[in-house]
Amino acid sequence: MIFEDLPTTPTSEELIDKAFSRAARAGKAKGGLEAQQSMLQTAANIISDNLENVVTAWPDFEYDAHPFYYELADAILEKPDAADADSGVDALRQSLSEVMWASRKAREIHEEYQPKLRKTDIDTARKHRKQAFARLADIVEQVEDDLLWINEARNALRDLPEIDPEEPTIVVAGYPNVGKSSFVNDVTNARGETASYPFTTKGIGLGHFEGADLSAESERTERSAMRDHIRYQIVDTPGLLDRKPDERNEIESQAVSAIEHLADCMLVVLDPSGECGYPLESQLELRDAIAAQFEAVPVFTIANKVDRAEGWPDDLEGEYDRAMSVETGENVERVLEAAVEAIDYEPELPFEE
Ligand SMILES: Nc1nc2c(ncn2[C@@H]2O[C@H](COP(=O)(O)OP(=O)(O)OP(=O)(O)O)[C@@H](O)[C@H]2O)c(=O)[nH]1
Repeated sequence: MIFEDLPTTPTSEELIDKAFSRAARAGKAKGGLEAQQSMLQTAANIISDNLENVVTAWPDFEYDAHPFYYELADAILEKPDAADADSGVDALRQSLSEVMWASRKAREIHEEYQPKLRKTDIDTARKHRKQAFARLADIVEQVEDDLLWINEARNALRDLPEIDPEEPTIVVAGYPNVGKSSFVNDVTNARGETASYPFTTKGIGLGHFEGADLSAESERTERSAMRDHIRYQIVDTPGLLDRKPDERNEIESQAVSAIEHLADCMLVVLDPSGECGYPLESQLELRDAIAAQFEAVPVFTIANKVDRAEGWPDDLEGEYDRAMSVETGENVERVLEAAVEAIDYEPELPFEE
């Protein structure tokens, strides 16, 4: 994950302390004007290099971040006390460019004062060096808030779920208690991976399976054989895709747009028995809203709990693509196969001569 290895960002205080204490040590090793010169050089270099490293540690959002992570970052990054326009990836970029400015400024101060520490008496040199230190400290203090917020952004992004946006992905949606997590656990051997999303209290369910885990021996085709070694990702999104769009807050809506970049196939799970506590009508409305939003990918409507089919309403007719029961296992594989078939993920085969 691209944000995993971001280093901690120093605070302005830590940076000033580090620069000046190293400078003092460098000064002690020498005498006279040379000591003053060495102190200035050490302090300016440490400040300039450390600030530059803060900036270069970040990936380029435009070129290196998958749109899924870009949007997710944009949703998550909330600058404290900032207006809406001042949050998200743009605000982070703004802070990074302030820090880059401070790094350059530190070098300029070095260049400006260096000549003043030559060919002069020691008292004047010391006075200039102190002046330069005051200005260096001032520059670092000017980006104090930027450094703090960059570090917060780093902490928030580092903990993002281990989702690989390049992997073919099936996203599962539907009201609470319709059987989404039972389904995900069932098809991924109940390994029960979960990953935490910063904007919902519920962990998102995440699982993997391989093409080879599907089709029974008797039904194998050339096409299914090609999928054998493909790893698929299946994602359950409680707290996001389990309610109607107008019930989502702004951050949640943005997270859903991020998921649009992730999904290769969408399964909307219904519980027509109504045991989940939501009337079928509402469930179908949610399905329609999701189908509208995810229009770029195949969306299947899956009626779960077919073992409770005697309690299914008549108006379900024609509203779903497949029926299954996670409880009894009926049709579960078929649903998964349909999803995989719809993704029709063609691996890049090695070039054959
Ligand atoms: N009868 C029957 N019950 C099922 C079936 N699938 C799931 N259930 C039950 O339905 C309940 C809800 O299932 P979950 O998998 O937790 O539902 P969910 O949609 O993930 O719910 P949230 O995590 O709240 O979003 C559980 O008690 C399951 O045992 C099924 O096919 N038939």
